[in-house]
Amino acid sequence: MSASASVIRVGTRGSALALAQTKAVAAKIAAASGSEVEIVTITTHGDTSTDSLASLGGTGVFASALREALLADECDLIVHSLKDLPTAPHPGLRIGAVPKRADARDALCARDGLTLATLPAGARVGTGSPRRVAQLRAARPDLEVVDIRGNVDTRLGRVADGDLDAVILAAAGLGRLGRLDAVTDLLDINDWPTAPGQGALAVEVREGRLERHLEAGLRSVEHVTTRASVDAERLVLAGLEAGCSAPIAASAIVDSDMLFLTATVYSPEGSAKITSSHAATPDSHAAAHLAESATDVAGRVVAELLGNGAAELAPLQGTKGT
Ligand SMILES: NCc1[nH]cc(CCC(=O)O)c1CC(=O)O
Repeated sequence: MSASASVIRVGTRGSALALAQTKAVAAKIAAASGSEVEIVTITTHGDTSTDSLASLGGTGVFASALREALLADECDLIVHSLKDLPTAPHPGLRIGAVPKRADARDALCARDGLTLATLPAGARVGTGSPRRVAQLRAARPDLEVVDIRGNVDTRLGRVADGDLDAVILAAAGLGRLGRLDAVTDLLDINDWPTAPGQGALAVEVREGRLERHLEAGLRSVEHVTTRASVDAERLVLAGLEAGCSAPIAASAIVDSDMLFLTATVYSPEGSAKITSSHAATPDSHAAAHLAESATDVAGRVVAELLGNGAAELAPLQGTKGT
Protein backbone atom coordinates (compact mmCIF):
# COMPACT_ATOMS: atom_id res chain seq x y z
CA MET A 1 0.00 0.00 0.00
CA SER A 2 1.48 3.33 -0.97
CA ALA A 3 2.31 6.13 1.42
CA SER A 4 1.76 8.78 -1.24
CA ALA A 5 1.36 12.24 0.28
CA SER A 6 -2.05 12.76 -1.27
CA VAL A 7 -3.63 9.75 0.40
CA ILE A 8 -4.29 9.72 4.16
CA ARG A 9 -4.36 6.16 5.46
CA VAL A 10 -6.77 5.83 8.38
CA GLY A 11 -6.35 2.81 10.63
CA THR A 12 -9.31 1.28 12.47
CA ARG A 13 -10.56 -1.88 14.06
CA GLY A 14 -12.82 -3.90 11.81
CA SER A 15 -15.99 -3.99 13.93
CA ALA A 16 -19.10 -2.41 12.45
CA LEU A 17 -18.98 0.29 15.13
CA ALA A 18 -15.30 1.07 14.58
CA LEU A 19 -15.80 1.23 10.80
CA ALA A 20 -18.87 3.48 11.10
CA GLN A 21 -17.16 6.00 13.36
CA THR A 22 -13.88 5.89 11.47
CA LYS A 23 -15.59 6.51 8.12
CA ALA A 24 -17.42 9.52 9.52
CA VAL A 25 -14.21 11.08 10.86
CA ALA A 26 -12.26 10.15 7.72
CA ALA A 27 -14.82 11.85 5.49
CA LYS A 28 -14.41 15.14 7.37
CA ILE A 29 -10.64 14.88 7.30
CA ALA A 30 -10.76 14.18 3.57
CA ALA A 31 -12.93 17.22 2.92
CA ALA A 32 -10.76 19.58 4.96
CA SER A 33 -7.40 18.28 3.80
CA GLY A 34 -8.21 17.96 0.11
CA SER A 35 -6.72 14.48 0.27
CA GLU A 36 -8.17 11.11 -0.42
CA VAL A 37 -8.51 8.80 2.54
CA GLU A 38 -8.03 5.09 2.57
CA ILE A 39 -9.42 2.96 5.41
CA VAL A 40 -6.93 0.40 6.72
CA THR A 41 -8.63 -2.30 8.82
CA ILE A 42 -6.44 -3.78 11.52
CA THR A 43 -7.53 -6.99 13.20
CA THR A 44 -6.73 -6.99 16.88
CA HIS A 45 -6.42 -9.99 19.14
CA GLY A 46 -9.31 -8.56 21.15
CA ASP A 47 -11.53 -8.85 18.06
CA THR A 48 -10.71 -12.43 17.15
CA SER A 49 -10.46 -13.99 20.60
CA THR A 50 -13.47 -15.09 22.57
CA ASP A 51 -11.40 -15.29 25.76
CA SER A 52 -12.24 -12.86 28.52
CA LEU A 53 -10.54 -9.50 28.30
CA ALA A 54 -8.85 -10.21 31.62
CA SER A 55 -7.03 -13.19 30.15
CA LEU A 56 -6.00 -11.12 27.12
CA GLY A 57 -4.20 -8.68 29.39
CA GLY A 58 -6.79 -6.01 29.94
CA THR A 59 -8.58 -3.36 27.99
CA GLY A 60 -5.60 -2.02 26.10
CA VAL A 61 -5.80 -5.02 23.75
CA PHE A 62 -7.82 -3.16 21.16
CA ALA A 63 -5.59 -0.12 21.09
CA SER A 64 -2.20 -1.78 21.02
CA ALA A 65 -2.40 -3.49 17.62
CA LEU A 66 -3.60 -0.22 16.08
CA ARG A 67 -0.76 1.66 17.69
CA GLU A 68 1.79 -0.83 16.42
CA ALA A 69 0.44 -0.34 12.90
CA LEU A 70 0.67 3.43 13.27
CA LEU A 71 4.24 3.27 14.58
CA ALA A 72 5.14 0.91 11.72
CA ASP A 73 3.81 3.51 9.24
CA GLU A 74 1.10 1.17 7.99
CA CYS A 75 -1.30 4.08 8.42
CA ASP A 76 -1.11 7.84 9.09
CA LEU A 77 -3.67 8.11 11.84
CA ILE A 78 -5.96 5.89 13.85
CA VAL A 79 -9.43 6.45 15.21
CA HIS A 80 -10.22 5.05 18.67
CA SER A 81 -13.24 5.03 20.94
CA LEU A 82 -11.80 7.25 23.63
CA LYS A 83 -13.29 5.25 26.47
CA ASP A 84 -11.33 2.18 25.40
CA LEU A 85 -8.03 4.03 25.18
CA PRO A 86 -5.62 3.64 28.13
CA THR A 87 -4.91 6.99 29.80
CA ALA A 88 -1.11 6.61 29.70
CA PRO A 89 0.32 8.38 26.64
CA HIS A 90 1.95 5.98 24.20
CA PRO A 91 5.62 6.70 23.43
CA GLY A 92 5.97 8.23 19.98
CA LEU A 93 2.25 8.94 19.60
CA ARG A 94 -0.12 11.75 20.52
CA ILE A 95 -3.84 12.51 20.35
CA GLY A 96 -3.94 14.70 17.26
CA ALA A 97 -7.64 15.49 17.47
CA VAL A 98 -10.70 14.89 19.62
CA PRO A 99 -13.87 15.32 17.53
CA LYS A 100 -17.15 16.63 18.95
CA ARG A 101 -18.62 14.14 21.37
CA ALA A 102 -21.87 12.31 20.63
CA ASP A 103 -24.43 11.43 23.31
CA ALA A 104 -22.48 10.32 26.43
CA ARG A 105 -25.46 8.49 27.98
CA ASP A 106 -26.07 4.80 28.45
CA ALA A 107 -29.17 3.29 26.93
CA LEU A 108 -31.25 0.35 28.08
CA CYS A 109 -32.36 -1.80 25.17
CA ALA A 110 -35.10 -4.04 26.52
CA ARG A 111 -37.79 -6.32 25.13
CA ASP A 112 -41.33 -5.03 24.83
CA GLY A 113 -40.46 -1.38 25.48
CA LEU A 114 -39.53 -2.05 29.11
CA THR A 115 -37.58 0.58 31.06
CA LEU A 116 -35.18 0.34 34.00
CA ALA A 117 -38.15 1.07 36.26
CA THR A 118 -40.60 -1.37 34.62
CA LEU A 119 -38.38 -4.44 34.08
CA PRO A 120 -39.95 -7.22 36.17
CA ALA A 121 -38.09 -8.61 39.19
CA GLY A 122 -35.64 -11.30 38.13
CA ALA A 123 -35.29 -9.91 34.59
CA ARG A 124 -31.96 -10.82 33.00
CA VAL A 125 -29.91 -7.78 32.00
CA GLY A 126 -26.64 -8.18 30.13
CA THR A 127 -23.50 -6.08 30.51
CA GLY A 128 -19.78 -6.73 30.76
CA SER A 129 -18.90 -3.45 32.41
CA PRO A 130 -18.15 -3.35 36.17
CA ARG A 131 -19.49 0.21 36.31
CA ARG A 132 -22.80 -0.79 34.74
CA VAL A 133 -23.00 -3.85 37.02
CA ALA A 134 -22.59 -1.66 40.12
CA GLN A 135 -25.14 0.87 38.85
CA LEU A 136 -27.63 -1.86 37.97
CA ARG A 137 -27.30 -3.51 41.37
CA ALA A 138 -27.74 -0.16 43.10
CA ALA A 139 -30.79 0.84 41.05
CA ARG A 140 -32.47 -2.57 40.83
CA PRO A 141 -31.04 -5.17 43.23
CA ASP A 142 -33.85 -7.52 42.18
CA LEU A 143 -32.57 -7.95 38.61
CA GLU A 144 -30.23 -10.68 37.43
CA VAL A 145 -27.06 -9.23 35.90
CA VAL A 146 -25.58 -11.42 33.17
CA ASP A 147 -21.93 -10.97 32.16
CA ILE A 148 -21.71 -10.63 28.38
CA ARG A 149 -19.27 -9.42 25.80
CA GLY A 150 -19.21 -9.17 22.04
CA ASN A 151 -20.06 -6.43 19.61
CA VAL A 152 -23.17 -4.27 19.69
CA ASP A 153 -25.14 -6.44 17.23
CA THR A 154 -24.33 -9.61 19.16
CA ARG A 155 -25.53 -7.98 22.37
CA LEU A 156 -28.76 -6.70 20.84
CA GLY A 157 -29.25 -10.13 19.30
CA ARG A 158 -29.41 -11.73 22.73
CA VAL A 159 -32.44 -9.58 23.56
CA ALA A 160 -34.04 -10.27 20.17
CA ASP A 161 -33.46 -14.02 20.78
CA GLY A 162 -35.19 -13.86 24.14
CA ASP A 163 -32.07 -15.04 25.95
CA LEU A 164 -31.87 -11.72 27.84
CA ASP A 165 -34.58 -9.24 28.80
CA ALA A 166 -32.33 -6.24 28.22
CA VAL A 167 -28.79 -5.04 27.60
CA ILE A 168 -27.17 -1.73 28.44
CA LEU A 169 -25.15 -0.05 25.69
CA ALA A 170 -23.70 3.35 24.96
CA ALA A 171 -26.19 5.55 23.10
CA ALA A 172 -23.33 6.89 20.97
CA GLY A 173 -22.46 3.49 19.58
CA LEU A 174 -26.10 2.69 18.84
CA GLY A 175 -26.45 6.02 17.09
CA ARG A 176 -23.38 5.46 14.94
CA LEU A 177 -24.73 2.06 13.92
CA GLY A 178 -28.21 3.42 13.18
CA ARG A 179 -29.68 1.25 15.95
CA LEU A 180 -31.29 3.85 18.22
CA ASP A 181 -34.57 2.08 17.40
CA ALA A 182 -33.54 -0.59 19.92
CA VAL A 183 -33.39 1.91 22.82
CA THR A 184 -36.26 1.68 25.29
CA ASP A 185 -34.82 3.89 28.07
CA LEU A 186 -32.14 6.58 27.79
CA LEU A 187 -30.61 6.74 31.25
CA ASP A 188 -30.29 10.20 32.76
CA ILE A 189 -26.62 11.20 32.99
CA ASN A 190 -27.09 12.58 36.53
CA ASP A 191 -28.57 9.36 37.93
CA TRP A 192 -26.51 7.11 35.73
CA PRO A 193 -23.19 8.78 34.87
CA THR A 194 -21.07 7.01 32.28
CA ALA A 195 -17.47 6.07 31.58
CA PRO A 196 -14.71 8.65 31.16
CA GLY A 197 -14.60 9.51 27.46
CA GLN A 198 -17.84 7.73 26.58
CA GLY A 199 -19.30 8.93 23.29
CA ALA A 200 -16.05 10.58 22.24
CA LEU A 201 -13.39 9.54 19.74
CA ALA A 202 -9.66 10.14 19.59
CA VAL A 203 -7.57 10.53 16.47
CA GLU A 204 -4.06 9.36 17.24
CA VAL A 205 -1.01 10.28 15.16
CA ARG A 206 2.75 9.87 15.34
CA GLU A 207 4.60 12.57 17.24
CA GLY A 208 6.57 15.14 15.33
CA ARG A 209 5.82 17.26 12.33
CA LEU A 210 2.89 16.23 10.20
CA GLU A 211 2.31 17.02 6.56
CA ARG A 212 0.26 20.16 6.07
CA HIS A 213 -2.78 18.44 4.62
CA LEU A 214 -2.89 16.07 7.58
CA GLU A 215 -2.62 18.99 10.04
CA ALA A 216 -5.49 20.71 8.25
CA GLY A 217 -7.56 17.54 8.43
CA LEU A 218 -6.97 17.17 12.17
CA ARG A 219 -7.81 20.82 12.85
CA SER A 220 -11.10 20.41 11.02
CA VAL A 221 -12.32 17.68 13.39
CA GLU A 222 -10.85 19.02 16.66
CA HIS A 223 -13.50 20.18 19.15
CA VAL A 224 -11.85 22.08 21.99
CA THR A 225 -14.58 21.80 24.60
CA THR A 226 -14.91 18.06 24.02
CA ARG A 227 -11.16 17.69 24.39
CA ALA A 228 -11.15 19.59 27.68
CA SER A 229 -14.11 17.56 28.98
CA VAL A 230 -12.64 14.17 28.14
CA ASP A 231 -9.22 15.26 29.41
CA ALA A 232 -10.79 16.10 32.76
CA GLU A 233 -12.63 12.76 32.85
CA ARG A 234 -9.53 10.78 31.92
CA LEU A 235 -7.40 12.66 34.45
CA VAL A 236 -9.71 11.23 37.09
CA LEU A 237 -8.91 7.70 35.95
CA ALA A 238 -5.21 8.50 35.79
CA GLY A 239 -5.26 10.26 39.19
CA LEU A 240 -6.95 7.28 40.81
CA GLU A 241 -4.49 5.02 38.99
CA ALA A 242 -7.52 3.18 37.72
CA GLY A 243 -7.92 1.13 34.56
CA CYS A 244 -10.59 1.88 31.98
CA SER A 245 -12.58 -1.05 33.39
CA ALA A 246 -12.73 0.16 37.00
CA PRO A 247 -16.25 0.88 38.36
CA ILE A 248 -15.88 4.61 37.81
CA ALA A 249 -18.07 7.16 36.08
CA ALA A 250 -16.91 10.63 35.12
CA SER A 251 -18.74 13.24 33.22
CA ALA A 252 -17.55 16.73 32.35
CA ILE A 253 -19.25 19.47 30.40
CA VAL A 254 -18.31 22.95 29.37
CA ASP A 255 -21.33 25.17 29.82
CA SER A 256 -20.91 28.82 28.89
CA ASP A 257 -17.96 29.87 31.02
CA MET A 258 -17.62 26.90 33.33
CA LEU A 259 -16.06 23.46 33.15
CA PHE A 260 -18.02 21.08 35.41
CA LEU A 261 -16.68 17.66 36.37
CA THR A 262 -18.48 14.98 38.38
CA ALA A 263 -16.97 11.59 39.10
CA THR A 264 -18.31 8.60 41.03
CA VAL A 265 -16.51 5.50 42.28
CA TYR A 266 -18.78 2.51 43.00
CA SER A 267 -18.27 -0.51 45.18
CA PRO A 268 -18.47 -3.59 42.94
CA GLU A 269 -21.85 -4.63 44.33
CA GLY A 270 -23.23 -1.12 43.99
CA SER A 271 -24.02 -0.86 47.69
CA ALA A 272 -21.81 2.18 48.20
CA LYS A 273 -20.49 5.01 46.10
CA ILE A 274 -18.42 8.16 46.50
CA THR A 275 -19.07 11.19 44.31
CA SER A 276 -17.20 14.43 43.87
CA SER A 277 -18.10 17.45 41.72
CA HIS A 278 -16.09 20.58 41.06
CA ALA A 279 -16.18 23.41 38.57
CA ALA A 280 -13.56 25.73 37.14
CA THR A 281 -13.85 28.99 35.28
CA PRO A 282 -11.39 29.06 32.38
CA ASP A 283 -10.12 32.52 31.44
CA SER A 284 -11.32 31.80 27.91
CA HIS A 285 -12.28 28.95 25.61
CA ALA A 286 -8.76 28.90 24.22
CA ALA A 287 -7.42 25.34 24.27
CA ALA A 288 -4.67 26.19 26.77
CA HIS A 289 -7.07 27.77 29.27
CA LEU A 290 -9.52 24.88 28.97
CA ALA A 291 -6.69 22.38 29.46
CA GLU A 292 -5.56 24.20 32.59
CA SER A 293 -9.10 24.11 33.97
CA ALA A 294 -9.40 20.41 33.15
CA THR A 295 -6.26 19.68 35.16
CA ASP A 296 -7.47 21.88 37.98
CA VAL A 297 -10.96 20.34 38.37
CA ALA A 298 -9.66 16.80 37.94
CA GLY A 299 -7.05 17.37 40.64
CA ARG A 300 -9.69 18.59 43.07
CA VAL A 301 -12.09 15.75 42.23
CA VAL A 302 -9.37 13.10 42.63
CA ALA A 303 -8.19 14.55 45.95
CA GLU A 304 -11.74 14.58 47.28
CA LEU A 305 -12.51 11.04 46.08
CA LEU A 306 -9.32 9.67 47.63
CA GLY A 307 -9.87 11.69 50.81
CA ASN A 308 -13.30 10.08 51.11
CA GLY A 309 -11.94 6.54 50.72
CA ALA A 310 -12.41 5.81 47.00
CA ALA A 311 -9.27 3.66 46.86
CA GLU A 312 -10.69 1.37 49.54
CA LEU A 313 -14.14 1.13 47.94
CA ALA A 314 -13.34 -0.56 44.65
CA PRO A 315 -10.65 -2.58 42.89
CA LEU A 316 -9.45 0.33 40.78
CA GLN A 317 -6.74 -1.48 38.87
CA GLY A 318 -8.90 -4.45 37.86
CA THR A 319 -8.58 -5.40 34.22
CA LYS A 320 -11.81 -7.35 33.92
CA GLY A 321 -14.64 -6.28 31.68
CA THR A 322 -15.02 -3.41 29.26
N1 LIG B 1 -16.30 -0.91 25.41
C1 LIG B 1 -16.97 -1.01 24.17
C2 LIG B 1 -17.36 0.29 23.57
N2 LIG B 1 -16.46 1.25 23.31
C3 LIG B 1 -17.11 2.34 22.76
C4 LIG B 1 -18.45 2.01 22.69
C5 LIG B 1 -19.53 2.83 22.14
C6 LIG B 1 -19.60 4.23 22.10
C7 LIG B 1 -18.67 5.18 22.75
O1 LIG B 1 -18.68 5.32 23.96
O2 LIG B 1 -17.95 5.85 22.00
C8 LIG B 1 -18.61 0.70 23.18
C9 LIG B 1 -19.85 -0.07 23.28
C10 LIG B 1 -20.72 0.22 24.45
O3 LIG B 1 -20.23 0.52 25.54
O4 LIG B 1 -21.93 0.13 24.29
